[in-house]
Amino acid sequence: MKLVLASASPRRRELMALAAPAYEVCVSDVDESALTAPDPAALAQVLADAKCAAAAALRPGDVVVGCDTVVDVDGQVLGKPRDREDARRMLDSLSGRTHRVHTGVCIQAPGEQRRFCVTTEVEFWPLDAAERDAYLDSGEPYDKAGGYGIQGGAAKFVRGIRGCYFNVVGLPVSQVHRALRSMACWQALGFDESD
Ligand SMILES: Cc1cn([C@H]2C[C@H](O)[C@@H](COP(=O)(O)OP(=O)(O)OP(=O)(O)O)O2)c(=O)[nH]c1=O
Repeated sequence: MKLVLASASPRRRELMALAAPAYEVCVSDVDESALTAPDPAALAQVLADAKCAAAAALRPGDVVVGCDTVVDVDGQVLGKPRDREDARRMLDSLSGRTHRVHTGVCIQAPGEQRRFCVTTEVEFWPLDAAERDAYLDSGEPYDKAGGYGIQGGAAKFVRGIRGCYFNVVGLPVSQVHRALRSMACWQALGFDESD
């Protein structure tokens, strides 16, 4: 039995290494645009469930972790920007305000499952056009939900956060660790209480 992260995201892979002593990666194809949910947190969960299920089908008998991160401004979902104009619109909607970042997590093991969504509140300073446009030029927004990376150039935009920092980057490290450790599969994976 192996622990498997269902993700192509290099950031998520780095964070998973903090949550568990050893794991493998399995990337599967999920059409995220085909899935809907009544609110942003529910959407993050549905997408995480779908990524997990797709990888679990390829890795029967293993323990699969799927995650999805969405940004939520007043109940409106910001996914990854389509282009520069979309990214500009996203940064303008985040400027000078507090938004929420939800990461849905689904862990599927033989005979057991954990599903949960972790939310972090992030407050941005008001952004002026020059700093916003310089950030758009950096190329950083385009592969990230909400069009920014708290771990990169957008660190300068952040006035404060409430909740798990790692959740914003894409994987709520301590919650994933604790969920895995509470499952029967933790020992079957060869890990113990000190891991
Ligand atoms: C808000 C925010 C998001 N992000 C990233 C995390 C996720 O990688 C991405 C959201 O897209 P996701 O669809 O959650 O993940 P992904 O497509 O990058 O990877 P995979 O589906 O293969 O697991 O945005 C940051 O890196 N920093 C941030 O501050």
